[in-house]
Order: sequence, then C-alpha cells, then structure tokens
Amino acid sequence: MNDAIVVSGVGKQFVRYHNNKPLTFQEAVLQGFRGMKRSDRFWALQDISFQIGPGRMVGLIGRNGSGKSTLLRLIGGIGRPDRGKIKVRGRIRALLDLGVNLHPDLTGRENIFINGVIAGLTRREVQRQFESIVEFAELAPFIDSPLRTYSTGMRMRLGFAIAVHTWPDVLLVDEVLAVGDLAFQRKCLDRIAQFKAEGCTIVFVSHDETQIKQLCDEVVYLRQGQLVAWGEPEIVVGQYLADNREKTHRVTPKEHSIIKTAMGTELRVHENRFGSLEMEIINVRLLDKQGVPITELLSGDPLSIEIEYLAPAPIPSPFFGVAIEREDGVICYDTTTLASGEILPTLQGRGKIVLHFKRLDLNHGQYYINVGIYQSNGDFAYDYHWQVYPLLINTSYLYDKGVLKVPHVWQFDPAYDREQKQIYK
Ligand SMILES: Nc1ncnc2c1ncn2[C@@H]1O[C@H](COP(=O)(O)OP(=O)(O)OP(=O)(O)O)[C@@H](O)[C@H]1O
Repeated sequence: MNDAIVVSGVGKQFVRYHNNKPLTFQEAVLQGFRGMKRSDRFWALQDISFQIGPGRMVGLIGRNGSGKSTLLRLIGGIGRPDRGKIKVRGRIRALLDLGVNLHPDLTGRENIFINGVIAGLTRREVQRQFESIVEFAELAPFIDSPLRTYSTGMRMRLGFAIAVHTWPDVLLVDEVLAVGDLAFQRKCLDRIAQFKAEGCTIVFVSHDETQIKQLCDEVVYLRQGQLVAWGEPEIVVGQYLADNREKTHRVTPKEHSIIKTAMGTELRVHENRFGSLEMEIINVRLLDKQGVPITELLSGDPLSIEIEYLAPAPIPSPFFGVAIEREDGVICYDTTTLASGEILPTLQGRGKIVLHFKRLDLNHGQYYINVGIYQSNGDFAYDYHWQVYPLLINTSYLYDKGVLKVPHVWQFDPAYDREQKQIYK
C-alpha cells in the first residue's frame, strides 16, 4: 500500500446516557420502570472508508456532532474502531487537545522538556529546539513561571509550539486554529503549510470552509457519522454549504408577521427572510461617514452597516455575516465576524453590532447589503435578510467595467521614446 492513511469500513459506537433516568424508586414506579434503562449504544461513525495519499492535505467537514473529532482520534490511535480498520504509515502527531498533557504545577520550561520527550524527541533534541519553541509560543518572559499562571491562550500556544517542533509524517489538526489571536492563527497556518511543503500528510478539521478550500487537496464530508462525500474541495464544500442552506430553509417558520424595514421593504419569510428566528435582526442601517442613514454612496467613500438584534433567550456564540451582492447576483464581498477572528460570547436581549468599511471601492451600480446571524457552527441562520437593503453606488465616470472601482491614475510619459532612442544610439 502506498497510501499514508487507509480508513476501511470504520464504525465506532458510543454509549449515550439518558437524562430522564428516575432519581428515586417512587419516580421509577411512576415512570413504569421505562427510564430504568440508563443508556443505549449508538454509532458515532458508520462504514467510513477513504484513503489519503502521502503528502496530501485532507479537510474533514460536517456539522456539530457529525463524528469529525471521533474519526481524527481513531486515526491518531486514540481509541479503537468497533468495526473496520485504520492503517497509518509513519510517525503521527496529533494536535487535538492542545495543552491537555501540560502540567499546571511545572513551569513552561519544564513542560517543554517533558512533552518534547513524550512526543518522541530526545532530551538533546528538545534542548536544540528549546529557543525556537519559546519564540514560536511568544512566551519568553513567562517561561519560568508555573503553567497555572498562564491564560488558556498561552497554554494553547505552548502546546502548539511543542507539537510543531517534532517531525511527523502524519499531522492531525482539530480546530486548533480557532485559538489565539489572528496573528498567532496565521503563524500556525504558515507552519502547517510548511509541514505540507515538506511532504507531511495532514488531516485537518475546521468549521471554516474558506480555509478548508484554500488549504486542502481533498475534503471528506461527514453527516451523522456517515460519509456523504469525499473529493475535490470546491465540490464537496459546495455540497456541504448547500445542505446548510437547506437546513436554514427547513427551520424557517412557515408563517411569520410581515415587517416593514426603515427603508420601506417588506420582510417576508421564505421570500427575502430566512432562519429559525430564535434571534432576530430588528433593524439595519447603512450609514455614511457622518453617521447619516443612506441608500446611495459615492464609490470610495466609507460605509458603516449597523445591525440591531434581539435574542429573547441566550444564544451561544452566534456569528454575524454581511455580503455585498450586485443586482445581478454576483457576490462582491462576503465576510463574517468569525472570518475576522471575532468569537462573540453568548448573546441575550437587545444589542447592536456595526461593520465599518473604511472605503468601498465598488463600481457604479445597484447593490444589496445582505445581513445574517448564524448558529455558532454555521449550521443554519437564525435570521438572514436577502436583498432587503439596497445601496446605489455612484461614480463620476460611467465607462469603467467590472465589480471594483480601483483607485488609479494613468501616467503618460511623452519623453519616453526620445530617451530610449538616445540609450540605443
Ligand atoms: N467519548 C464519548 N462518549 C460518548 N459519546 C461521544 C464520545 N465522544 C463523542 N461522542 C458523541 O459522538 C458523536 C460525534 O462526536 P464528535 O465529537 O466526533 O463530532 P464532531 O463532528 O467532532 O463535532 P464538533 O464539530 O462539535 O466537534 C456526538 O454525538 C458526540 O456526542
């Protein structure tokens, strides 16, 4: 076999415990002993088969609880499949629960030595790598403090730094990039890209489809423990996103009162409004640099998009998205709080979030600002307003083509020909 990883017919069962277990004998009698069965078994993974060639980078995608981490753990040798087989060639390094093996009472320095050795390095190798690990983790001033004085982010950085200073043939990465600030995430991604360039086989779990599409050669899509698709990132991620959109359609209530926005558009579910409405967008304003509500903007001017929301019950870490769509359906720009590295806390009640564009260099034309609030994993939208907020972009010159109006000047040099002739004389 030439493949680095072969997963064949893998199934994994877990035990699920029930909450309705009777607490007292009296309750058990009242429930007719139905709740006495404390648990049952379920398949977290079923009949999963795929192969990964050496040096390939493969993304695992799927909704919450679809089995991604379980699969990654099994590939990493943590637990055994109940059915089927997994074969991995070479030394594996798993970036799963970073920081789990770090000891709180030992200093950063001591942890580097112990964990380096656990990861298969000799003491001398750790010694040689030490400075580089500390530098990567950006922890030099704290390296002799006990780990319990570190923040979660600092521990993660140390865990990641130790892990990436070993030389694996197969690297397993589970969502670790959601940790730390944007600059550190960038550094982790660069390091992973370097591993890839050095021929390391990588399996990568992420909820960020854009990242998956950018980095991976292949994608495996899991749904409820089953393999839905495996192949080209563009196609498989496309299928995953289409499924998510379908879920948003499914959770959108059949009927809801029609609401008129401040701009005068009627919001109608299943027409221009989609989502479970557990959390609602109650007002959106497009504002110019003076904070004045607008529906027209001069290309190159700043624009702020103010979104007011209402969450009657707590909503854990939702994310907000804004897309600029041209009248003909071309998505000119699409961004989310998540993509910008903003992890929001649990939100409840009324609140406001504003997205500021320093300048909007779009070409002249009619656009819409689409606005959405999404469940933390992007499984579905709580509320998504499509083609509700119009924005007309004006430019002083109407003959340019394309989506962008890139600031530019033409510079003509009449002396060029004369100068060239002199040079070649
Ligand atoms: N040790 C365990 N015991 C019992 N059930 C488990 C265990 N580990 C995972 N599960 C269950 O198995 C299913 C798959 O979980 P898994 O963590 O692999 O999903 P995931 O796709 O990684 O989810 P997420 O995106 O939330 O991390 C879930 O229903 C989860 O509750």
